Amino acid sequence: MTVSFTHCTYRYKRRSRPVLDGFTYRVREGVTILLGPNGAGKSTSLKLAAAVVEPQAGHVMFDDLDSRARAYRRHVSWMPQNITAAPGLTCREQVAYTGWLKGMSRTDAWTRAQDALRLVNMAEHAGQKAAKLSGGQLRRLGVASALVHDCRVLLLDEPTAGMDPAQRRVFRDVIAAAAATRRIHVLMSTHDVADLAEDADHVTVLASGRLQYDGDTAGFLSHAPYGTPAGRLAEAAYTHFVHSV
Ligand SMILES: Nc1ncnc2c1ncn2[C@@H]1O[C@H](COP(=O)(O)OP(=O)(O)OP(=O)(O)O)[C@@H](O)[C@H]1O
Repeated sequence: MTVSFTHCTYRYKRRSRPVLDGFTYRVREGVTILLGPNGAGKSTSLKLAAAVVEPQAGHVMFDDLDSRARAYRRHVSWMPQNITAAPGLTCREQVAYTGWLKGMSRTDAWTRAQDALRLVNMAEHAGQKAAKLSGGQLRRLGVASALVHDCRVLLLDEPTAGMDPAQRRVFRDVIAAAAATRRIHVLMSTHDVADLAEDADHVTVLASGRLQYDGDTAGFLSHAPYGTPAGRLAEAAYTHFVHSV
């Protein structure tokens, strides 16, 4: 069971050019990274998949549940690009609050909040005010909030922005473990092409609202020109797709 887009059209203003026009796409099992230049429509696609916005034409579905249905949101979790700390709340309270909003009981949300904080190596910050976190810590809090309930599809909008290389490594392991143990489908946008592509199961490249590539990571990397040094394969493959638009 996963999220799929069928002939979706989305525009922010009535007469503006659509960001997505007849977009058809299916989120795969495992970890998929969503790449594309600024303005390609990555955040918009994630918002549609999260049911934060609705398509003006077409459908976004989780199995046979339309994203316009209330029950849809229980199956998906979304971490937005900008995480805000809730004033006055501790990290654990903020994560538990998200769980409660997703329909968990207070007790469950409280217990699971600590588990989620542990997953992102933030357990020792549980009692600290969220407003005092650094940018990278706040993103980890965002990931914990996204993982607090049992979703089937996890949507992460630039989760590693602002993290240092060591935190990014931890983050990749956390996501890989969550994808494997909970069997969730993860779709995350990033500009960290070189850093993440080689760890992901699948790659999707979006440019001007259209799919340029959607397939496994090995197939993606094989588009790097012959002779590209091993450490630059992902970057070279990405350039191939984005420059051919
Ligand atoms: N709230 C909004 N109102 C009007 N236009 C918007 C809004 N949000 C995004 N857009 C426009 O929609 C297009 C796609 O934006 P989107 O944020 O989905 O791209 P993106 O691929 O996530 O970009 P980035 O990599 O810069 O985050 C852009 O042209 C952007 O200017």
